[in-house]
Amino acid sequence: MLQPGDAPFPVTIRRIASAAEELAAAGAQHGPPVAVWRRDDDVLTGFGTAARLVFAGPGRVLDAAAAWRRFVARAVVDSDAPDASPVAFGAFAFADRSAAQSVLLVPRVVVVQRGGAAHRIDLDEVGPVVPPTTVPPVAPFPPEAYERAVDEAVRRIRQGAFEKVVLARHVVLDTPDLDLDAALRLLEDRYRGAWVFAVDGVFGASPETLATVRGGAATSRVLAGTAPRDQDPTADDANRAALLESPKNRFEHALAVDSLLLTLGPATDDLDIGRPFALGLRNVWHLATDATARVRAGVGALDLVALLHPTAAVAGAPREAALAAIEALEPFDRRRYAGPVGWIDGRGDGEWAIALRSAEVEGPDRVRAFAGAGVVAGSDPHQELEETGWKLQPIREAVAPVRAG
Ligand SMILES: C=C(O[C@@H]1C=C(C(=O)O)C=C[C@H]1O)C(=O)O
Repeated sequence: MLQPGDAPFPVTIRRIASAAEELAAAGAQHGPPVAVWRRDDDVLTGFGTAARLVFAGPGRVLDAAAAWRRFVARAVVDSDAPDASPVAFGAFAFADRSAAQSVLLVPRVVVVQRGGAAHRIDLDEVGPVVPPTTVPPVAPFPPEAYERAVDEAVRRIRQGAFEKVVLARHVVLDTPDLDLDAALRLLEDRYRGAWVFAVDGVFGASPETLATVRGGAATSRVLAGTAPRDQDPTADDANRAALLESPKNRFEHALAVDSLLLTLGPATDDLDIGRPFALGLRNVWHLATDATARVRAGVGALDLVALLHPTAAVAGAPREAALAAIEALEPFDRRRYAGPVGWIDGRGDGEWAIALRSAEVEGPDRVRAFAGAGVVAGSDPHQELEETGWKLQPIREAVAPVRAG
């Protein structure tokens, strides 16, 4: 039954012995999952919709954080799992002016598998359940137009307008009878260590952690700077070494690390930023830097997300000039691509990634995949186009029909 906006509602949390059984039971009752969040063996799976809250505009993440606090304050929790609390999944638009809805989704059932233990969270439909809206089609942006945009961005950077801008493109993939579950399983297998997600029609396998918060401890992983993998181990190692030594990639990466320092520094204590290393994924090498910090009392994961988004890894630097350049040079709405995606619990703990290596489901038979690359003064348009191709690979693999043998 739907509850009025401020009425209390019950939430039941029970430890469970067999996640497999509970997943099957919840699926039988509510249909396929509405939200999946997975990294290796830690998995959250949501079924049914208790509430779907929608946000827009420049304040969308902070509005969501406030709405979630109000939602949690109404929950009357009956729990036998000491550290557990209600959970919402979220996917936010990249741009302030996006037509895409930014969403917090509270499932009727969430099965949480973490650190070898599992529990199940149950609530009724408490609402509001705001329906999805149809958004205008994504404007086309063919590869030649992408190269021209990169060329123009390089020209503006050399004139001193800004230092870095991340330009993206998109492709439509035909996916007759898309099996999202199978796509996610393939991503899990091939991209161990990535955040594998499906929230409100956007899915993927992101290697980039925007912010996690757990019991006052925060982490973030900055990626910027990319090189291809090679099947030949010697050539592959040379690619890795060249990436670590490349002034262009080190500069791109340093800008992203600086932006983390600027945004997280004032909001956290004991911020510790590691040294850049080469992170090897199945499709690419990335320059990566890990950071840890302590968050102050009352600061939750979404508060950090609001500060960090959009990072220099997906927008550029300085932020405002880079965003203006994206608006001018990238003629389409990124929707939730490169936006924050993740989950938050009743205490403000949560895990948020940047929705990269991702696609939007546009119908039963097609998805739209997006990928971008950081452009700096030394960028070559064709090279950046090629890089976006490597970054589209995970989604192409995930939706390719499974071949026998
Ligand atoms: C923009 C994307 O990736 C980002 C850009 C990178 C780069 O320019 O080297 C590397 C990792 C990500 O931070 C994407 O995957 O679409």
